[in-house]
Amino acid sequence: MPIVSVKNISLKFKMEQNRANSLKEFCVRWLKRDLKSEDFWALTDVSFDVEKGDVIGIIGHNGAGKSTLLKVISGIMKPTKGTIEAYGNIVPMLELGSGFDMELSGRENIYLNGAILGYSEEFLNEKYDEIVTFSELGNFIEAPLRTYSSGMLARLAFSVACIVEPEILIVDEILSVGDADFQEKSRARMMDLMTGGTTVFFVSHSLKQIREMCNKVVWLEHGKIQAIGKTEEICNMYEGAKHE
Ligand SMILES: Nc1ncnc2c1ncn2[C@@H]1O[C@H](COP(=O)(O)OP(=O)(O)OP(=O)(O)O)[C@@H](O)[C@H]1O
Repeated sequence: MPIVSVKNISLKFKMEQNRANSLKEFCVRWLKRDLKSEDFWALTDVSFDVEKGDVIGIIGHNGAGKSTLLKVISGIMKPTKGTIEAYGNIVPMLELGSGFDMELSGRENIYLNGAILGYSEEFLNEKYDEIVTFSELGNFIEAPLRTYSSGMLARLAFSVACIVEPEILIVDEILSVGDADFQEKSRARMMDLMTGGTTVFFVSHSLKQIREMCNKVVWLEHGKIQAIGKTEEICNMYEGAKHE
């Protein structure tokens, strides 16, 4: 049985054409029926199944719908049509720091973020030292997050998400954040999780990373599946198409 089943997913955004600049203007225009919007389909009829332990790379050009697809799978966005069936706890690492409070310290955010991910205080107490060590934040763990660089935030987010061994991990370009050493460590940790059976969805513009880490690839273009299959085959097709 697939661990994740994406069934005929379509997602529509409403694009406002003549945006109101104030609430008053909005109300006046609404009364005059002068608010125009156009439908934009970011995803159209996307379907595929994922088996436990698969590492799925999602590729495609800018605006193809990759991040939108990850948000739909994570449950952050609701599809306009279609359904997602997922059997396992999903840890999304999408918008970095989205589960963080910038006024709280790193330590407090580990507990906050851990709780959002569904982990008990007891479990987080047990894992706390491991998370801090992995993040390499040292004494900064007691400083408020607003004093962190984006690389430090990424390290904290990655450390919380990965130490807890999720069943389904959703990652958007995270390996491009942080310095080279931390990127290498993150890659190694993801490899560990994958060999331990974690199912991963991974968006990257780096075909090198996709080739190294993924066993299957979904190639999206204009919100539709262009091709899906084994990593090498799809990456070769994608590279070939680029040079046509
Ligand atoms: N909130 C939104 N409202 C309207 N349109 C949106 C919204 N979010 C995304 N889009 C549009 O949906 C399309 C898909 O966006 P998405 O971010 O999923 O693409 P992507 O493949 O991840 O792109 P990139 O490689 O540039 O990150 C784009 O055309 C984008 O402009």
